[in-house]
Amino acid sequence: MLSRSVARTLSSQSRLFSSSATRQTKVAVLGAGGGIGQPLSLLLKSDPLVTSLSLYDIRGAPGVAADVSHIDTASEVNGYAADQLDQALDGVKVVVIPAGVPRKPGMTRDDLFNTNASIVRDLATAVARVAPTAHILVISNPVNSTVPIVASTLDKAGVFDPAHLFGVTTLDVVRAARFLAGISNANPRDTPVTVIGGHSGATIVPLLSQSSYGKAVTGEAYEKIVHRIQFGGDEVVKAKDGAGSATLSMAYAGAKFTNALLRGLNGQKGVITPTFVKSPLFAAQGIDFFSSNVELGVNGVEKIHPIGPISAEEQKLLDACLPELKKNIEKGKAFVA
Ligand SMILES: NC(=O)C1=CN([C@@H]2O[C@H](COP(=O)(O)OP(=O)(O)OC[C@H]3O[C@@H](n4cnc5c(N)ncnc54)[C@H](O)[C@@H]3O)[C@@H](O)[C@H]2O)C=CC1
Ligand SMILES: O=C([O-])CC(=O)C(=O)O
Repeated sequence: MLSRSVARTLSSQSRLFSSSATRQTKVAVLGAGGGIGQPLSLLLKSDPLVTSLSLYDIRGAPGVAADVSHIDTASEVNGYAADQLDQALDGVKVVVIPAGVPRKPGMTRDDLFNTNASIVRDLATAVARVAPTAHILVISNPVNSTVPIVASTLDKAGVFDPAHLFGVTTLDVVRAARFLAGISNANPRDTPVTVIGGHSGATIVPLLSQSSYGKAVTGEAYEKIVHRIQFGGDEVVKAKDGAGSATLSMAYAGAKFTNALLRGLNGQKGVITPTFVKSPLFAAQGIDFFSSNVELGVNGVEKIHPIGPISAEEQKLLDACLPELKKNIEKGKAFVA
């Protein structure tokens, strides 16, 4: 039996650990049973910054949780069934949302709006109620509309904090680096590209001129790589031939962004990556969500960086992006209003 003084020491130690914000990061995945949700849960289980993983879906999450929970990393994993959303959200600091239907060939992301808008709204309503200070990472498409839907839903509930809401556009950044490396015979580690705007076709604006490798790409090669970055999602939808859209590369991108946010929340300085947030950059033109480089910190969004110098071609891309993005954002807001 433990002596009283040893028991007291152990209990004060456990209080010490549980009060440490950097050690206790509970992350929930809503849509954990899906094509993105499953590999994303796997990757988050491997992230040492995640101490507890809460997996929710209307189907299949307890099975995914049982499976992933056998992996020999320190975090604990729990799975929740359809009627256990509130339990799944209890005490979470970060909520990642890949719930919703994916595209089939011939569809645009906006064609998903009718189904996914209400899924995302209902999940955001639950987050507002159970975990109102959580950071929310939206993967569900159309991101240009689902992020404003989440914002308006939280706003209606009186808990919207713009520093805590992120549309995950990391897959565009991942693709841009990979495609640029491919045509430059370089390692993607050396070919990062800032991608701004939104997350669909013409609203995706890669700033190749800001990259030393990127500015060397001109003429037809430039047109081709821009098109490939903007329509990389279509490439996967076509290749999967009716079986859905990007899941594995998206899980990688989702885990990468979640890790960046957790590093920022834990106090690491200089964590900067593009993400779709409530932004002042084009607010004067009625576009109040925009993706640009954002510094992530202890409060979430720490600083929204300006887009910086861009080429004449990029200005044209931006001019094409803005009206479409504005429509997508307004559609999301109108859905909640
Ligand atoms: N932001 C981005 O870059 C990307 C976004 N996406 C989007 O991610 C979403 C998910 O894609 P996949 O995983 O391939 O689809 P999927 O159909 O394989 O999985 C979606 C999961 O969401 C679940 N779900 C549906 N309603 C739910 C609810 N109310 N609560 C909790 N879970 C719910 C389903 O049961 C399913 O397990 C799609 O909207 C897709 O367009 C996909 C790739 C990239
Ligand atoms: O293309 C889709 O529908 C899924 C997606 O957002 C992407 O792969 O970028």
